[in-house]
Amino acid sequence: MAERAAAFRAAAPVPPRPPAHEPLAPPDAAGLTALQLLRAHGSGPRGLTEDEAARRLARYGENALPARRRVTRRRRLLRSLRDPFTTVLLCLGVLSAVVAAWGTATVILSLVLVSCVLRVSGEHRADRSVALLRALLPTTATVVRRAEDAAESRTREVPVGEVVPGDVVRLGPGDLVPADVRLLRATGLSVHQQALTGESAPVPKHAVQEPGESPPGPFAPPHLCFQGSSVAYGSATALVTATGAATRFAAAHRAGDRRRFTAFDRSVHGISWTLIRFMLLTPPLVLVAGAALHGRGLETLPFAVAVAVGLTPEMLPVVVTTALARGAARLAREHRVIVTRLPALHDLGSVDVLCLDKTGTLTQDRPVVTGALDAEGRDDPEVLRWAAANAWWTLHLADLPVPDALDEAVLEAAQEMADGPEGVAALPFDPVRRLSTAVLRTPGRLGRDTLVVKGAVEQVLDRCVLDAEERARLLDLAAAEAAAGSRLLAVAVAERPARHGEWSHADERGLTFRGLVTFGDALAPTAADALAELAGRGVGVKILTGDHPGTAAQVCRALGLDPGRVLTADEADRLTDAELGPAARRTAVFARCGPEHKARIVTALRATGHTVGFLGDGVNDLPALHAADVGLCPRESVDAVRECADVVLAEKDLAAVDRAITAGRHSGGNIGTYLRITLSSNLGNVFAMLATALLLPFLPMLPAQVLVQNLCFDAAQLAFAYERPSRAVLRRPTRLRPRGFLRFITGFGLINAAADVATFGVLALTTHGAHASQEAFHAGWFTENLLTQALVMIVLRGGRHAAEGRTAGPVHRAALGLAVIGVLLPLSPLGPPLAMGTLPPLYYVLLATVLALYAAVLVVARDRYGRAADAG
Ligand SMILES: Nc1ncnc2c1ncn2[C@@H]1O[C@H](COP(=O)(O)OP(=O)(O)OP(=O)(O)O)[C@@H](O)[C@H]1O
Repeated sequence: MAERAAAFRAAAPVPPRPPAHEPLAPPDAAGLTALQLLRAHGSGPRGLTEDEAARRLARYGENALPARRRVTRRRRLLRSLRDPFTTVLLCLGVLSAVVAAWGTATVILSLVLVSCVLRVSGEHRADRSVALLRALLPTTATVVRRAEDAAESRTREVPVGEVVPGDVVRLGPGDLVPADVRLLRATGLSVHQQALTGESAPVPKHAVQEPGESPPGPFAPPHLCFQGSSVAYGSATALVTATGAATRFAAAHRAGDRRRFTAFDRSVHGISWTLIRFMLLTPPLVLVAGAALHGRGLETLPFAVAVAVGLTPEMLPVVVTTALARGAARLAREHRVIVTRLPALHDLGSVDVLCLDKTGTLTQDRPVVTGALDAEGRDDPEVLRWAAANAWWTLHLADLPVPDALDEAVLEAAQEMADGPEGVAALPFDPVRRLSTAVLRTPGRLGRDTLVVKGAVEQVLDRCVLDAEERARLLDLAAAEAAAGSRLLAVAVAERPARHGEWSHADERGLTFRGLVTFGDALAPTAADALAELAGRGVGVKILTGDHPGTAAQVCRALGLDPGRVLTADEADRLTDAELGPAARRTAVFARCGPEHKARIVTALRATGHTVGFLGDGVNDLPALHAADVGLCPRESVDAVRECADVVLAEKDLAAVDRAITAGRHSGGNIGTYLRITLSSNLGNVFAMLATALLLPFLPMLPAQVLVQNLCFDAAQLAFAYERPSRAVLRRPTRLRPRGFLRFITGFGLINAAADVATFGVLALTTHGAHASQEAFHAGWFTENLLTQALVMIVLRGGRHAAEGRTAGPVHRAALGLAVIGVLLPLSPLGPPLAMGTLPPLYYVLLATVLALYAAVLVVARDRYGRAADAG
C-alpha cells in the first residue's frame, strides 16, 4: 500500500516554481519523498551544475549566516532611543516643552539627537570593522556539484554565502548547517539547535523517505535541519531548500535581533537604574523645596530639569563603542585575535574564571601511542590492532571527513590495515557516550560478525561481562596508567550472529574486555608560564575535560597547577545546581565531562557571581561556549565553534588568551574610569546645586549654563576612549560592581560637592555687594565646575600613570582644554549671552586655594580607595 502511494506521488506533477526570494518548495509541508523534493528543486542526487548554481545565486542572493546579518541604521536608531537614559532625557525634554521652556527643551532634544547620531554612527562603524574582521574567518560548506550536465559530480568547499536552493550538501561533525535542508541520508546525526530553540542538548535527526506527522515546533521535524544549527556528531547528505532571508531562522528572528545579556550589561543596568531613579526624583524635589523655601512656582522647572539632565552620562554609548572598537582593531592588528562580538571584549576584561579543555591547551594535541596492554597489564599488540580496525572502519563507514587525534594516532601506530576483516557497520564516536563501535566481518567466516568497541575505560567496562572484583581491578590498572599522565582507550569485543539490519547502541553489551591503548601527549610549551601569568592577573583557571581524572590531574601537576580534589561529572550530577556552584568554585579540575556537564559547570560558576570565559575547540565544547560570558576558540576550530565563539585566537595558546584578556581590561578599564569620573562629578554638581538652590534667593546656575557645562564635560570625556590605562588597571579583572561603584561615586561626589560649596563661600565673599552679583556668581561657579572636573579627570585617572613616567595622554589634554574653557568662556564674548559676568581677581586667588585643597583631598581619598580595592 505504502509503495503504491509512493509510486503515485512519484508520478504526481511537480509543483510550479515560486517567485524569487521564496523557497523553491515548502521544505516539509508537501510531504514529498526525497526524490520528489529533489526534482521539485530542479536538482538531483548528483547536485546542481556550476552554471545553474551561479544563476540561482544571482536570483536568490547571498546566503548570509544569522550571526553575520547586518543591523540596519533605522533599527539601530530605534534601539538607541530605547536606551533608558535617552528615554528619561526625552521625557524631560517633553516636560520642558509643555511648560514652554523652549530653550531647555531645545538643548535637551539636541543632546539626545547628537548622542543618538554619534552612537548610531559609532556602532555602525564598529560593526563594519567587526564584519571585516569576521571576513577573515571564512565559513565554508561542502557542496556536491557538476562542472556540466554530463560531468561526474564532485564535492567541493564553497563559501557559505554561495550555497543556493537545490544544492546537495555534505555535513560532518562541527559543520554549520549552511541553510535550511532536508536530509537525504544520515548516519548517527545529531545537531545543536541552541541558537534556534535555546535547547543545549543535541537533537537526533534522520532521513525519512516519506515525511509523516512531525512533532510540534518549527524546528522539530526530524528529517529537516536548519540554518543556525550545527552538527554535533554523525554525518549526512542533504538538499538545500531555503537560503538567506528565506530560512526559518531568519523568519523567526526578523522581528528583532536577540542580544545576549552580558556581564557588562548586568553591571551597567544596575547602575543606570539607580541613576534614573535619582534623575526622576530630582525635579519634584527641587520644585517642592523651591516652593517651600522661596515661594517659587513652576518657573523653577527648567532648572530642575537641567539638574536632572546634568546627571546623565550621555556619552556612555559612544565611549563604550569607541573604546571597544579600538581595542578590537588593535588586538586583530597586533595579535591576530578576532573579536566577533564587541561587548565580549569588555567582558573579557572582567573574566575572573577561565575554563579550559585540556587537550591542545595544556597539551599539544599530538597524541602518540605509547603502549597496548592486555587485561593483566602485559604488552599485547593485538589490542592495538582491534583499536585500529575500529578507528579505520568508523572513519570510512560513518563518512567522517577526518579522524580525531586519538584515532589518527592509533592508525599511525598500527600502520598497515590491508588484509584485516571488513567493516560492515559503524557507530561513530560521540562525546556523550565516549564510545565508538565497528562491526567487522572476517572474509570466509560466514554467519558471525565481530563487534569492536573502544572508548573511555568506565564506559567500556560498563558494557563488559565482569564481576565487581574484576571491574575494580581493571579500573585500578587504568588509574595507575592515567596517574603517569597517559591518555587511555579501552578496547572490548564480542562475537555476534551476522545480520542484515541496523546495529544500534543496544548491541554494545555483553562484551569481552581486551585491554588498553595508552597515549602520551607532550605539554604545550607556553602553558606553564601562561598559567602563572593568568594567576598573577587574578584569573582562576579551571580544567573541564572529558578525560580520565588521573590523566587530567597529572597534566596539571606537570604544569605547576595544583589539581586539588578532582570532581568527576558523575559526582557533579549528584549535586543540585545550588550545591554545584560552591563546589565548582573550590575545584580546579573537572574530569569525564560531557558537553552538557561543561555547560552546567560554567553556568554554576556564573551563578556564583563569576565572569566566566571558556576556551574550547571541539563540538563537545559548544554548549559551554554558549553558556560562558565569553567564548574563546582557536582559529582552526570547526566552523560551528568559530561561529559561536566571541573571540577567535590565532592559535590555541594560553599566552594568546592572556593577551586578549589584557586588551579587554584595557578597553573595560577605560570605560570604568569614564563612568566613575563622569558620574562622581555629575553627582557632586547635582548635590551642590540642590544645596545652594535651597540657600540662594536666585538659581545657582541657569538651565542654559547647566546644559553648556554638560556639553563641555561630554566632549572632554570622549578622551577616555583613547586613553592607555595604568598598569594597576590591567592587574585585576575590570569589574563594575554596582554597590562598590555607587559607593565610589557618592563618596567622590560628596567631596566634589564640598568643593562647590566652599566656592559658594568664596563667591559670597568676593562678589558680595558687587553690582552684578548674580552674573558674577554664575560665572564663578561655571569656572569652578569645569576646573574641578578637569582636576578629577587628572587625579582619578592619572595617579600611578604619572608614577609610571608616561607622557601626558588624551585625558590630560582634554582636561587641560576643559580648564581653559572654564576660565576663558565667561570672559569671552559668549559670557554675556550666557548671563555670566566678570569676577574680581581675588576670586581667582581664593579659587586656586580651594582647588589645591580639593586636589589634596582627592589624592588622599583616591589612595585610600585604591588600598581598599586592592585588599578587597
Ligand atoms: N575516537 C575515539 N574513539 C573512542 N573513544 C574516544 C575517542 N576519542 C576520545 N575517546 C574517549 O573519550 C574520552 C573523552 O574524550 P574527548 O575527546 O571527548 O575529551 P575532551 O573533553 O575533548 O578532552 P579534552 O578536555 O582533553 O580536550 C577520552 O578520554 C577517550 O577515552
